[in-house]
Amino acid sequence: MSTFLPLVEKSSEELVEPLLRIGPVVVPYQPHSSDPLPSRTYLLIDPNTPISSEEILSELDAGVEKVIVSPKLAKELLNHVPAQRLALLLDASNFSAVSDTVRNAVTGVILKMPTADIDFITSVARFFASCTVYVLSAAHTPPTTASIRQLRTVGASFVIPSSQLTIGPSSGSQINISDAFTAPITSDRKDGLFPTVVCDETGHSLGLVYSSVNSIKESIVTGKGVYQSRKHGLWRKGETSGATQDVVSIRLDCDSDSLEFKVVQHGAGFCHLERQSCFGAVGGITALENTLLSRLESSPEGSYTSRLFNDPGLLRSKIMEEADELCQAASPEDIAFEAADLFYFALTKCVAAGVSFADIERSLDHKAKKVVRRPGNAKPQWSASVAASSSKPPLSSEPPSANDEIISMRTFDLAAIEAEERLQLLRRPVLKSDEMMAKVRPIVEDVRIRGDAALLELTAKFDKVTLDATVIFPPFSPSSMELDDEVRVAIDKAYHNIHKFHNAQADRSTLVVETTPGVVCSRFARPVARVGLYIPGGTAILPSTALMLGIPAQVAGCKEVVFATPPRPDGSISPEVMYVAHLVGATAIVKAGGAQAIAALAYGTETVPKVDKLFGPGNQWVTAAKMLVQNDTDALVSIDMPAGPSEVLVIADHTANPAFVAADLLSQAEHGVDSQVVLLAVDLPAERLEAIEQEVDKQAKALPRVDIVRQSIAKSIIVKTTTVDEAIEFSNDYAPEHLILHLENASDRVAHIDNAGSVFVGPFTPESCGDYASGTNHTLPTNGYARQFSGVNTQSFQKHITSQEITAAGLKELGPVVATLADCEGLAAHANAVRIRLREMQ
Ligand SMILES: NC(=O)c1ccc[n+]([C@@H]2O[C@H](COP(=O)([O-])OP(=O)(O)OC[C@H]3O[C@@H](n4cnc5c(N)ncnc54)[C@H](O)[C@@H]3O)[C@@H](O)[C@H]2O)c1
Ligand SMILES: N[C@H](CO)Cc1c[nH]c[nH+]1
Repeated sequence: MSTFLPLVEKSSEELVEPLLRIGPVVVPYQPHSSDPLPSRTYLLIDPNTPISSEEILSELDAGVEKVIVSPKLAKELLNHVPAQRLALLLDASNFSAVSDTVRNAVTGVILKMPTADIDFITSVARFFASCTVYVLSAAHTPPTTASIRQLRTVGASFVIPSSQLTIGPSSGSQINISDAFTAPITSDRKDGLFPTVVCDETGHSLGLVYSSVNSIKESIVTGKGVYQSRKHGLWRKGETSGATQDVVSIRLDCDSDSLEFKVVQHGAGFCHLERQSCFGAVGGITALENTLLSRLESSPEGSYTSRLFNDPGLLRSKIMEEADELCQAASPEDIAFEAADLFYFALTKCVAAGVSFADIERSLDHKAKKVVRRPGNAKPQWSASVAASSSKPPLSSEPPSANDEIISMRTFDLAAIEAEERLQLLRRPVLKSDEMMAKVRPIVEDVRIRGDAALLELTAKFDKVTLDATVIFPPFSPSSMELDDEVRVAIDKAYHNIHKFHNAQADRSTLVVETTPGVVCSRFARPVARVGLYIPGGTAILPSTALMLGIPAQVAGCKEVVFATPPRPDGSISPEVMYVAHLVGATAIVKAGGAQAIAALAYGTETVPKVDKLFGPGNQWVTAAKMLVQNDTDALVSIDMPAGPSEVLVIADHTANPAFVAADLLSQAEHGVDSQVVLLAVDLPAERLEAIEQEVDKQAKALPRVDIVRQSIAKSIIVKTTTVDEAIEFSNDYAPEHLILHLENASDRVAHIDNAGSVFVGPFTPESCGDYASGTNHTLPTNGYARQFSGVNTQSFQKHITSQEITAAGLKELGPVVATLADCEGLAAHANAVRIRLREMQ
């Protein structure tokens, strides 16, 4: 509650600024006036002034804090204006005629009365129990500080016309505004000073100081931070250091014995140690704003923020990207994470434009004052794109979305683009590996430290399944593997083909080479003893991945084969995966998914067996966890490869069937929203390319996972090339996980492929065959890693040991060479191990 409310008349403009530092001001409504109203205004509407409800609402929308109106007008407004924005103007004589409805719809009453009669005011205050009562007396002299104090004891304040206020000394006809403001202050200190909290515009505390009536008076009038030093008298902040302050507001606390100064701090900061705050570093948005401001002032070489300041296009894209990610985030942790990213980029834009966080807060406060509600619908371009990118990936049982927007890829012409743009096209949609690592680390740590208890809790949290135990061991019950005959036969056939191809890959023979007479070197393979196989199960259950990982493990002879896969909502594992586990001889199945499953396999828990090598694809959580644990030497675990979202690159020439091409592209686009598919169109006439695009749109819309496809196709590209060689060169640079050749004489082109996970040759080789049943493995390097990694194969489950045996004659021949090289490296013990034998033989 304000100590008093000033009623500002036209002639008193010089008082407005000091008055606004200590509270709102009452301004009489002037019809047709175009003068801007002060920022904190209570608009007093005389009952005789004509004004409509709509005009009042627009004044409130424009930022007026409260309107003070007659009971009649209040009745018209009460359904449109919140009570805290509405006050009544009443004659003392008729206050009790106010209806209950009106009384409950306001929070303030301005009581006009001849003189301030305290008993009468007390009964009015009781009648309007939930309102602040202000007294506008008809007296020609101002209230005294004593009467201001007295009125406060019954919870009321004076409205004082500005003609009775002054910034000069108080007199019989005028009261100094500081005297009026400080009238109710009491000090419980011996020195009579008032503890004063100083904070910045956003409310962060800068320090604690003391004020006196004199220092307050000077601050109110000058608008500068002035306090009372307990040793040195009046303390004009910054007078010597230059760290001055502009006062934004001064408030009394609830029991009028301390103050809050809100200031704009200049210079090195408030603290004498040249820090912003005496209480140490600030965090959060204020810290971010400070960092951004200092980057703007002097950008360190290579600073990402300065790159953003200098590249509005990049900043714009990042804001859009982060906004989209925030919309997609679902868990409270993800939402906080993505919102923080968005705030960072948004504040970067503001700081670059000279907009402070306090400006943003002012704008928020201003918007909060709007009383006329708008429908709040999104602009057409946004409502359309939001519909196109529904954040929830549908399960396969969900009906296709009814959205009619065309599902299309972006098209580029290799002949028309610069080298830099070609490089961009070779990149995958951005995967934020650093951010994922930060999110995954606590999950992995939790499982490492707390084992099964953490695993069960995380499964309940992320997979919404409460389990008693996580691991199941063979023999698996027949009921857990019950399948349709058709599915069983299909799995058996796929098992046969994959087994046949992977069996042929096994390295079973020993390589023996005599490098020098009497020096025989050999190499032989051994299985990795304990392997962990991750079978994804988030948006689709993938028994095919169980086959692709389980079969080579079985062929290689791994002793422990531990499956991990997310449980279904009822806590069980799909019968298809159970059946494959049985076929490949899995030794345990961990019912867990995501990063927590990877951590359990890497470190082991009370019930989950620890493994030596991890295999399998998965979403970002799985991939990040695999990367994390392989870098922890304590885990002593390796991984198959850095895997990522599925992808395909199709090279198509005039012989390609548009429907086949589209179907192949969509077969990978349906995997997940991060998947990317690429079409290289070799010298295709426009109508041929259009036919492919139409097929993509038509076939996509008929898919149950169309909402996923919309998002992955939006990240996908068509690149027009002139020749097949150009297309193959682009493909080798892109290094796709899957490469499909819809080309004339396709098999002749395979010799030119240098980088790809797996190649599918000719019109009748859909990639799906490799995914399920032809025999090749579908766990393949993505994200360009086909440049240096092979897909999973039998030898991924084997490691090689070398051995050698040297005869005495062989050592006589080789020994001097070894001793010379050891001497050369200064490793005498190495040389000695040879010479000691050579001497023995002499
Ligand atoms: N490259 C290949 O060989 C290949 C093969 C098959 C599948 N894939 C890819 O595997 C991926 C499968 O992903 P998926 O999501 O369907 O299944 P998934 O099993 O990989 O992930 C599901 C798990 O992720 C965890 N998770 C999900 N959201 C989380 C969150 N917000 N916080 C913490 N944990 C969370 C949950 O524990 C859940 O069990 C797809 O990207 C697909 O393209 C790749
Ligand atoms: N295409 C995926 C490999 O990127 C594997 C898969 C599983 N099921 C269907 N396809």
